[in-house]
Amino acid sequence: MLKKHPTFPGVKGPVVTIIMDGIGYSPKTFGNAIAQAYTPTLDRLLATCQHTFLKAHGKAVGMPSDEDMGNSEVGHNALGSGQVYNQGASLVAEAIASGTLFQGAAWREIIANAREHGSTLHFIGLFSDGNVHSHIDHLKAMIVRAKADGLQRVRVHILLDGRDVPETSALDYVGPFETFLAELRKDGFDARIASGGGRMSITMDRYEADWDMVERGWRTHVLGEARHFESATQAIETLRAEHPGIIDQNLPPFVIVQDGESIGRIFDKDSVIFFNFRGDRAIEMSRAFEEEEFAPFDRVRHPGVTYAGMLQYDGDLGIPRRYLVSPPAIRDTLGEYLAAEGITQLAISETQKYGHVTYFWNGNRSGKFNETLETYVEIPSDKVPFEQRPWMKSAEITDELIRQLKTGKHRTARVNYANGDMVGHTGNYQATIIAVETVDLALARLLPVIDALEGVALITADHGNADEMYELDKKTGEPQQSVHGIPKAKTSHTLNPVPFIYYDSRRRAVVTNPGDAGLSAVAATTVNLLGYQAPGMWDRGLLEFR
Ligand SMILES: O=C(O)[C@H](O)COP(=O)(O)O
Ligand SMILES: [Mn+2]
Ligand SMILES: [Mn+2]
Repeated sequence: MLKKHPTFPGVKGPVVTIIMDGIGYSPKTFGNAIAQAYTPTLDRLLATCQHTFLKAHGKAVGMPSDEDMGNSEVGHNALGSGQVYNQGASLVAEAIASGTLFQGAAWREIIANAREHGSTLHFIGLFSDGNVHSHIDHLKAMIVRAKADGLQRVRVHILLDGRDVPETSALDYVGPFETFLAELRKDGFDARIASGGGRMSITMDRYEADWDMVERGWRTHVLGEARHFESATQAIETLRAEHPGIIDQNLPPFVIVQDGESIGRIFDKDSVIFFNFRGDRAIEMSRAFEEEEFAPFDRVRHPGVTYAGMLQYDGDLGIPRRYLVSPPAIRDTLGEYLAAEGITQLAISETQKYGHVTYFWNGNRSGKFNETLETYVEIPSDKVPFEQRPWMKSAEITDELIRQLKTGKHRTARVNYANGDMVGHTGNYQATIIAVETVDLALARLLPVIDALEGVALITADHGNADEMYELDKKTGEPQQSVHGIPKAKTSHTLNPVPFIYYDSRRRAVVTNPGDAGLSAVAATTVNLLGYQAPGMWDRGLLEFR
């Protein structure tokens, strides 16, 4: 239970956390869609409200190093738990370095199964060093170990990134990886890339936004049904030439063949490792492998394989059953404390970010702590490339959020506006400016309602994205120029901090930041505003009450 705050009785109205996904802060204006956008509301807030900037990347959110950008998982975990845990990226790197990954039951079962049947070990996952969902070094370490453990045959199903890494970098990964595999093959070990495709075209759907993506992935990896190529390099070069301007995340699926036959279909008795550590985009394919009865699409053939995820992706639902590394044991979350205290909570977003304000927010659990106290609202997302609809569902989310707040039922609320991030990931600068303006408009509608209810808004973000729309040169920090002198579009997140704006027309507190506060400070801030002290394991809040 929470202890009462010594001096502050709590605000009367709702405490609303507004997460502007992907809206970080950079003092640079060139290539910064937030600086370029017309944002009268954000400008006014920054001019008139108490605010600070929070760390949202690197160690401040549990990533291995400060070179690692933030992402939605680690960002919402920190926001929703008030704590910083060593995250999947860190845990897997450590488990490989110490060898504990290979001593665990899951790895031994994967190996024993393939050895016993002389079958194939398949790896499926995001093929880059983005360290958001996966890291190619983890994949390489496992292949080396599989060979040392006596396996004969490995097949790798590569999901091309271009979203957490530069937008057309696939060959920078494929080339060295082919050399790496060729080296391992010298003494008869048979390891090859078997299939692949862009991560936004196959396999890595999330929150059941588009099962067709997963079905296409299944047909590609398992059934070997996609366009045929001799090699991944040939596939990527051909598909790029046929789709001018296409970026890696959208490349169509392909299957590698030899003598007209797919070299890597997945059969009964094979072993399969999904090597992403992050769960949102790994859950659906894991379900397709594991579930006996499966409704989302017709699998045509459901091979009986020994399947493992890099981590367990959903602790509540136990997906997948077998996993190589235990996920961070995120406990004592804000949601859990509020539920125990009898405080009502509203979580709302559109499909693309729905799990962010529920599953990630609650420490990667899909269930509620208390059915009657918690209301979760999902507004269905459009199924279009988001540069074509940069406003996404922000208006509908705002309509519903306003309606819900006016019922007076919710003491706390959290909302995620996806625009800055989802449109930022397309690399389309013009559309991203519209996306940011959309969020500004939503704030303009929402804040007066919160004010009238005598509530407070905490306006922040989970990491940057729209704040840097051009790749920056690592040495100079200036935008990289392409051959034509045009800056190179950047699709990934940034290392920038995010704003934290305390919107309270009654100005009941002042913002204090010792200088190094991160996203994990927001949970304590929330309970303080409700009139409670934060539990001891949380990082301290950002407000001092007058
Ligand atoms: O999954 C994605 O879309 C990107 O890899 C990361 O974006 P997110 O962390 O904002 O979801
Ligand atoms: Mn995000
Ligand atoms: Mn993102």
